[in-house]
Amino acid sequence: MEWITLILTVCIVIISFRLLFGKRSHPNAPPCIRGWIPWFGAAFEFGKAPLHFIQQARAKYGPVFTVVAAGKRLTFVTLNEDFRAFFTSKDVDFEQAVQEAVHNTASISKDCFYKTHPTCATVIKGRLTPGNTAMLSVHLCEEFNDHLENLGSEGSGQLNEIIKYSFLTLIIYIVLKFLLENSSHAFHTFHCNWLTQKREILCSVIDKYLPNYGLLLLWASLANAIPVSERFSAITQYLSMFNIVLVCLLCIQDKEKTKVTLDDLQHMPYVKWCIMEAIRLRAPGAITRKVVRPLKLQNYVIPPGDLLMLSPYWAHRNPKYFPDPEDFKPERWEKADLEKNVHLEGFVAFGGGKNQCPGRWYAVMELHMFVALILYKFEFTPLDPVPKPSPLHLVGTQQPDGPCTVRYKHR
Ligand code: HEM
Repeated sequence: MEWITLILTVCIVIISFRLLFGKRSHPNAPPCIRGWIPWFGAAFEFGKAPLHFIQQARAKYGPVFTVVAAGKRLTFVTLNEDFRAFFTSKDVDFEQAVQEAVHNTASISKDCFYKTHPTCATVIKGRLTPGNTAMLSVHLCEEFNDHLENLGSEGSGQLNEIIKYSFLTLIIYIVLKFLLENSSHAFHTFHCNWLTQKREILCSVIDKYLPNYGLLLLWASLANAIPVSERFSAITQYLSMFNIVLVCLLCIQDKEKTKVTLDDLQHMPYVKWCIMEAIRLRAPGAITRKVVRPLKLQNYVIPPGDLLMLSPYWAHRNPKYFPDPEDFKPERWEKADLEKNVHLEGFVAFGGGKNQCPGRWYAVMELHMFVALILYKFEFTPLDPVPKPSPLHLVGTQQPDGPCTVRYKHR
């Protein structure tokens, strides 16, 4: 008898919750997927494969829909005509949307984040301009060269691991060097001990420069090192193609070549198109803003408190903007004026509005440089077929769904 009472009680609680909270929070709110379990909502279904979930929900509920998951309301906008409101409306807020995630990943308190973020964002933007990025390219090339020597004359392994090994610490180093260049003493200390005491150095630099630089450094090195190195793995899934491209189009006559200048890079537009195409196909699963005042989209009103979500991953699979969207077609970038840093219409991998990624010029330049250098130096043979992207990664970088083993040999 007891268990029947228990089941009945649970049912009554669930029904009461649904009656209390189950109706749309606003008569014009978008369709809502809330699952059966109060608070938890559709978290289980959503969490199993978020990227597939978004696609199926869009097909079923239309271009704007809300998912209730683990106490949060995530409202997805999937029409390009609504992206402008996402990026520029005063009724949405970037800082409020990301604060919790920043706290969870970098233990930066709420107060500290709200206090320092505007200054940090302005400093980063000012430092990572295309002009400054160009100045950094010489150091970057030297450092890449040194690190690539560590790979030895030949070997094999998981592409992700090989790339992370060559890329990760180097990127942190370069970013710190760049950001600290006005403080020669700090940089000198940092530089001398970097190889043996990376962790301690990082902490002491952050301590010393808090609050001006601490958040900045953390943000820049995390935002830079992790996404870029992993994105590069996505790019290098097309390594066989890059090999062909480089060998055929660039005719690698100079086997000893160890320097790649910005001028050299300008003569390799096809490699840049490949990079942009790989970023398009492996773009972030979602970016977010917090709705702070009722927001009108289509015929709906999105209530304050919702997290507004835009999926660059799916936006880049819209055939209106990217015909044959699943195909890796670098040539489509020929139409973009990349020299003037203009991307293709519908491309939102770097977000938009005032919080658009400030590292975008730097990211593309370093990827261009790294791909060119690694292929000057090494010949790669893929041993696995190109893995599909995993549907699991809503936030951050797309990961491959399976192994991607490669063999490499010094040219
Ligand atoms: C392929 C590489 C990269 C991609 C696809 C990427 C993408 C993004 C996206 C989507 C955002 C959020 C924008 C929005 O919500 O509108 C962002 C923010 C940011 N990114 Fe990147 N990023 C990349 C590389 C980098 C690099 C190399 C750096 C720094 C060196 C960097 C620094 C930042 C920072 C600091 C923010 C936060 C901006 C703010 O607080 O206003 N990113 N990035």
